[in-house]
Amino acid sequence: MVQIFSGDIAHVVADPFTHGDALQIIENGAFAVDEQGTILALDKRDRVTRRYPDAVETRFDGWVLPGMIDGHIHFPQTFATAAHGTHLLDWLERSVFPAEAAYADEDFARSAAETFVDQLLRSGTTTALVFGSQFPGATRALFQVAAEKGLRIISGLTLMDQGAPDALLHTVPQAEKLSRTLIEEVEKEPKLHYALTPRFALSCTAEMMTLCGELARAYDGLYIQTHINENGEEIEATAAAFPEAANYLDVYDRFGLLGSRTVLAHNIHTCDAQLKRLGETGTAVCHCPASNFYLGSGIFSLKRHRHHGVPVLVGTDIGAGTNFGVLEELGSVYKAQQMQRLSLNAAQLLYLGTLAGAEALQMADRIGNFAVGKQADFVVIDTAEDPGLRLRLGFCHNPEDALFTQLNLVRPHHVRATAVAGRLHQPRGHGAV
Ligand SMILES: O=c1[nH]c(=O)c2nc[nH]c2[nH]1
Ligand SMILES: [Zn+2]
Repeated sequence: MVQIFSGDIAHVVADPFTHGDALQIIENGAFAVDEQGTILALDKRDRVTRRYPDAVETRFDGWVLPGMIDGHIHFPQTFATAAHGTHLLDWLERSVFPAEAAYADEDFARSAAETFVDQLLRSGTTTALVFGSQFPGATRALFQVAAEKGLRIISGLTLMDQGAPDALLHTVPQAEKLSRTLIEEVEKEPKLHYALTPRFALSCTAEMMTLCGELARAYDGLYIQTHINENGEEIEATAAAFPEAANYLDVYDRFGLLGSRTVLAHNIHTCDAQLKRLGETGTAVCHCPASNFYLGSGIFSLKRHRHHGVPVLVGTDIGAGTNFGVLEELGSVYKAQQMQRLSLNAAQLLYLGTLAGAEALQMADRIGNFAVGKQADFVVIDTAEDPGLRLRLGFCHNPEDALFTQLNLVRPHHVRATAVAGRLHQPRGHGAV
């Protein structure tokens, strides 16, 4: 059975930082989707309905955008948002490690996974690169719930062998055994992928990072995720722990952890040598502005990363971040760049939340926009029940203006539906028109 989804469609078809015409808006548009969730056609609604007269149509009174792609979020911090701590290291010790220890309980972890996946879908996210729990049962529960509810995730066991309470640590042989088991389980599910997840240099010995490099070489298609250059004290402590490394990035480079399937969160306090190496190796960086503001970490320079050809995507970084959705995070992306005199437009904001994420995660052949042949992952924004925002949008001069305003003001309660591969999640029980 072919399905048709219709509404006011917006997506980017190229990189808008280099292509002025990358934004495509189709008012009263539609796309047709086959049973596998693959897009068959994208056009004005009347043309698509004429071409597929027997299709079942779901019509939305609102904007239909590609599903958001979250490049950095922590599952075991689902219930640790807005917890107090002065800066990164103090916050980790006082608020985060105790919250993460609770995931030893498998019943708790399963219900946390339900909450986590629901929160993402409810916020318009359809793909996420997720720090899993240190506990294999909890990380397995996350993969299972994501598969059941249809969310695309890349995740893996958070690996630490020092610098945290014992309950959160693995020995290197344990880490190897548990990682291999999970990698082999995940390989069987098409929407699930595995990411080796050494937490950051300070929580991993050289032996743990060596293991990550070896596993990355042993299996095809694995991702690697970790943190870098977030906070001054963290950077100083890392330099002291790895005196042989030229800089923070070089710590990871020495263990073979850089490349086009690696995503490093933050990279705020960086230098040209590190940016150059990121560009050379195709390593992506995830910008998480709400987290950076919350922890007082600093302001990320999109301009400098782009100048060095570093792929950049956007993440919520729950629990340091304060919202579950990339859609809402885009307002913080805008403000963080405004502080540095880079004024992003609607196309650039939308790109950062969608196609840029797909490109950085090597998934642009499948997701990121509504090109024919890709998967129908989308989010529907409907402001009908927000009279204030509706009125504001009435003062926009054209659809691009309205999109820009919405990308700055949208909140999860405006998300009417989310779909992954054409499978709809309607979080607030709305029926489509
Ligand atoms: O924002 C962050 N959240 C974390 O949990 C973390 N761990 C190391 N570095 C980190 N940064
Ligand atoms: Zn993080």
